[in-house]
Amino acid sequence: MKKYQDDSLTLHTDLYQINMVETYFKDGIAEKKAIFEVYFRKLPFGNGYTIFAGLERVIQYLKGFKFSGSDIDYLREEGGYDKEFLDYLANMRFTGDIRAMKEGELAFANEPLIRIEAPLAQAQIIETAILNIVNYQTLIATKAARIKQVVGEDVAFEFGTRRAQELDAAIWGTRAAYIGGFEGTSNVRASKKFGIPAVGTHAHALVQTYQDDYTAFKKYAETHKDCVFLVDTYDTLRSGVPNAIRVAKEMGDKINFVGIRLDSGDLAYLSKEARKMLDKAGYKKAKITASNDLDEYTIINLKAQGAKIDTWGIGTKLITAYDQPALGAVYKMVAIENDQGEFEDTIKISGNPEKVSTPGLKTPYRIINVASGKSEGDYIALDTENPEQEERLKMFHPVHTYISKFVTGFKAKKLHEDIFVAGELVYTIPNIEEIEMYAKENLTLLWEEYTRTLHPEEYPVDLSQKCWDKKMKKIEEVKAKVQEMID
Ligand SMILES: Nc1ncnc2c1ncn2[C@@H]1O[C@H](COP(=O)(O)OP(=O)(O)OP(=O)(O)O)[C@@H](O)[C@H]1O
Ligand SMILES: O=P(O)(O)OC[C@H]1O[C@H](OP(=O)(O)OP(=O)(O)O)[C@H](O)[C@@H]1O
Ligand SMILES: O=C(O)c1cccnc1
Repeated sequence: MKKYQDDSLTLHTDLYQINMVETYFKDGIAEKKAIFEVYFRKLPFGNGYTIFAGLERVIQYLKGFKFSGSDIDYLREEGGYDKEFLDYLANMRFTGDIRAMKEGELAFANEPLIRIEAPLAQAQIIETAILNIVNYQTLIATKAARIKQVVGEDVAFEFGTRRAQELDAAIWGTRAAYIGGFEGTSNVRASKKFGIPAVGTHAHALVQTYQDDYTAFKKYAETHKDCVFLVDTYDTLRSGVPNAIRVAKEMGDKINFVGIRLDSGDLAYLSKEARKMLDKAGYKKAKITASNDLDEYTIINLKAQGAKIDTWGIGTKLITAYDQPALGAVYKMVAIENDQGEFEDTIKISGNPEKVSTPGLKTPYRIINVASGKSEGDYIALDTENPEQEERLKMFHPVHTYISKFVTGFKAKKLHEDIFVAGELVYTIPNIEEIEMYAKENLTLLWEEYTRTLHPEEYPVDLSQKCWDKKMKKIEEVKAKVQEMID
């Protein structure tokens, strides 16, 4: 096959999308409006919430949405699509409406993170990239928030680039980690691109180059103000820590002796011993950084052992979402324009009640109890309803409907913002610090029962009565139609 220039993201889609679009185009319905929603069905890592991330890149992708000349050449020469269809694709731009949660929003299972209203053809082609972006960034932001929860007031740094699934994952993963609460990254390009603090110590190679701890630390100290010495290359307690202290003493005010890093061995024992040595030498403020395959479980355990670690460097297990490498967000059609130009609900039925999609035009709200400042749950209402104006809401589990409560004295916070209207970007993208702050503030809305890392309570995501009734009606309609076809 001939080689083509890789000059656009528009073919970053699955072939079946293009083939479906070809069908719609030939049938004259490609410009019919359709509404799709992005949502996931199961929270990752057994966590009680996710942190939504990825919107900024979705926006960039949609702004640049256009098949390039080489995309069209490829489709003609390798795909065999005809001229009429290729001309249609070549002229395609994103002209739809997008509503979405803000990045840093808490998101739960079975609620729309993003709602896409666009000509069927466009809506179909963009599915793959949107899911690709949102699934990964939301997953990593959530993993980071889980780890940060355990790290607490200590500092967490992202060190994962070398182990990430290739370049893009490292870059966007570290951005997601920052949104999830990490304080810095070792990836310099990510720092430059996103304005995240770049942080770092030094590697074993420095010590191996000079072949002894003392010389290596001294040479480093002569060339850098801020110094964190990696003390475990030969013998942590007999050589590494004593030589770090020796160099700190010799250099005095010429350096800022930030502390030491431990990267192997028993991190609890070594950190406690190193702490005693640093304190005894008068370096009570020197910090101990630890790294080596850390995750939330090891960190909880190290803390339980009384480890004296102040800064946590976390790589592999964060950036690869080691224990659950994918979030299963899906993209499902909830309505399509009929011949009269009105939206008609669509549904996907499943034997598993959790997998039945919820039809219709709807918006998620967070119901916040004004007295406690805590969230009562999320509430998905039809666009024709406005829970912001209700005095009393009935909230009930959408599958186990007997689980219900009445809520008064609440504020209903709309969870969707307008992002694109008729293809125009109408949203001001916040900066990364604002997004991180927003995530942090959002977490304060949850009772601890939902944020604990082990077996959290299930946070309610309920449908309004009208939304639920509509869903049941649609299920009955579809079942009757299927029965009719069988009979
Ligand atoms: N006190 C501890 N309690 C629980 N887990 C620990 C403790 N100390 C270290 N770990 C974790 O144990 C795992 C393996 O540590 P191990 O001591 O085998 O590494 P190492 O062989 O010393 O390091 P490396 O292979 O990188 O040289 C790592 O994930 C590390 O974070
Ligand atoms: O352990 P992670 O959470 O992925 O954190 C990043 C790791 O990267 C560096 O190790 P390096 O690549 O030098 O290898 P090593 O420590 O495994 O020998 C660093 O010393 C950490 O151990
Ligand atoms: O700066 C560090 O200590 C660092 C950077 C990347 C990976 N591991 C450690």
